Amino acid sequence: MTTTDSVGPTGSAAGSADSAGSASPSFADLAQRAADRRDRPAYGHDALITCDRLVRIFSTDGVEVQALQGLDLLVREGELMALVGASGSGKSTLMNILAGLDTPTAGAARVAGHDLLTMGAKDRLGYRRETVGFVWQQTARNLLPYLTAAQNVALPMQLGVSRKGRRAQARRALELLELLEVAECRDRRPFQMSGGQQQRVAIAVALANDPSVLLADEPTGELDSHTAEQIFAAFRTANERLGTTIVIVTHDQAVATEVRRTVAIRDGRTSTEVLRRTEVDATTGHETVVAREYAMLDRAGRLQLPAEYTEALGMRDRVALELEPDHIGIWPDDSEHR
Ligand SMILES: Nc1ncnc2c1ncn2[C@@H]1O[C@H](COP(=O)(O)OP(=O)(O)OP(=O)(O)O)[C@@H](O)[C@H]1O
Repeated sequence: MTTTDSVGPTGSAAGSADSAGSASPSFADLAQRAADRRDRPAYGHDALITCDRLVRIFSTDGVEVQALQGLDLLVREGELMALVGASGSGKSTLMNILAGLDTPTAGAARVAGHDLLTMGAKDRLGYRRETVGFVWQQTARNLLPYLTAAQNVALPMQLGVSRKGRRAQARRALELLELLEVAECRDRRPFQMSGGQQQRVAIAVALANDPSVLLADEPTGELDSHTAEQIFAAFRTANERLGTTIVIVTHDQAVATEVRRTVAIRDGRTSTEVLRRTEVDATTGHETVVAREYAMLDRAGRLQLPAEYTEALGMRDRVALELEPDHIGIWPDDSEHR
């Protein structure tokens, strides 16, 4: 790169875009462009969960904490995905918003057609009872201690809008306990069950009203790795057999690598995403899981680079960009050596 023409994002490619733009478009061209923009489907139109530039600011004692700083996330119906991120990155804040327990400061959040910003108190209650189910890390938070497993599972059905008769409730409670392989616990109270059994019953409770989305915040955080595996298998069963869309916040690397999609949150924004797919060797039939990491590009063109990449190359403040035919090159700031 010896000429200033070819350096950086305002180099040749941007130049050619400019020259295309300077060929004074006709009124018809402008009208067509406006129509194309108008007809373009809205962001997340086909997603079950849409978070669009979501912001949540907490103010305590005059100090503001920006827990979510313009977070974008789309989750399709039927997905089973994991959210990971360092402590304080905003995962629980996001889950509380999606669960309808907290309201965002700005941005947009929609789940199964419900607008989480404008929803009134009555709709919010209905949303929490029917549209979302949640499983928390603390087993004690998920179940009522004085009810048996079957009674705990039946309770949300009694509170739900589409109330079933007592018999139908008991039948569904047992079906769910069987699906999650804890039918033997039906008449036991939480203190008579292991931590893993309690979490599986908790999943059954969360599924009682057949929600569109199941949210789980560190559901295996208090369990050993073997039990955690069983809990994860229970989520997979719910996803595959009932078609429930599931979002799991986890620190557990094993869980994070079990799902097809893992989204990382950093500083209140989605930063990277790992997608996994199974490849089958045509000759041996042997299956391997191939994982590929992607960075998230928001609609303003902002990209958050993984810290380990920028630190490895000492990138700070300013980087050099170059548009190539099939990729964009990013280099450490070299302006002082020129
Ligand atoms: N109610 C609140 N009041 C003030 N600040 C809050 C509140 N809830 C969260 N925060 C702050 O918002 C930021 C994000 O917190 P959050 O709990 O969402 O992170 P997290 O990724 O879930 O962390 P962890 O993995 O430790 O649970 C943190 O700086 C936290 O201190």
